[in-house]
Amino acid sequence: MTLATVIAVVGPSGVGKDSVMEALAARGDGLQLVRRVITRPAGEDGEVFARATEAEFDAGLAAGDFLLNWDAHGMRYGIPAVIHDQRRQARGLLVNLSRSVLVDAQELFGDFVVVSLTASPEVLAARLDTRARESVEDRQRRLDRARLKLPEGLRRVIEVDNSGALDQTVQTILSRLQCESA
Ligand SMILES: Nc1ncnc2c1ncn2[C@@H]1O[C@H](COP(=O)(O)OP(=O)(O)O)[C@@H](O)[C@H]1O
Ligand SMILES: O=P(O)(O)OC[C@H]1O[C@H](OP(=O)(O)OP(=O)(O)O)[C@H](O)[C@@H]1O
Repeated sequence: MTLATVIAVVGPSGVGKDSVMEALAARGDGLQLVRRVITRPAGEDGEVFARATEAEFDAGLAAGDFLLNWDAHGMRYGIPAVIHDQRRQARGLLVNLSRSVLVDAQELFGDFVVVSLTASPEVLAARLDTRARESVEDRQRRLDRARLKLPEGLRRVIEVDNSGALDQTVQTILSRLQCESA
């Protein structure tokens, strides 16, 4: 049985990860979104995700519900183990991961590619302002984290500048993914 390639979309806050993933999934050619579990406060929305309380997240961890988990921005994030089933149905799974878990993810998924999105600090700041999801302090903390580098040891990385139009980014990713699998 063929398992879907897992496509991790990573990059600094505001670079456009969720926008790019949604645009790729909306094309209807077999790329599906992974729904993360997040202890995000009520009122802060964005991507489609499953909201958990701290206690629910702890219970999920104890029950082995997560393949990967990490902390960032004062929240906890989990990738549900049920994506093993989703991998049997899709051509590719799009997942928004922390740069800190990429090496573990590569080991776990095997068929794994990283799409690393970039944009200048000015573009990031402007995008976070447009999105207007976080408080001023959280916005600054996100911008400070933008310098984080990709870890060593990743086998397949596609770096794409998302400073320009979203459509252009999507086309570039699709053609680079096609080259990868050819
Ligand atoms: N290529 C683009 N051009 C213009 N605006 C964009 C582009 N990509 C994303 N955005 C906007 O930037 C903001 C942050 O995007 P988002 O997808 O939430 O980023 P991330 O998930 O990386 O934090 C949103 O308001 C989104 O609509
Ligand atoms: O370790 P890093 O690579 O810096 O990533 C830290 C976190 O930031 C993003 O979260 P989220 O999507 O909630 O925030 P964002 O939309 O502001 O990027 C990403 O999905 C990680 O969960």
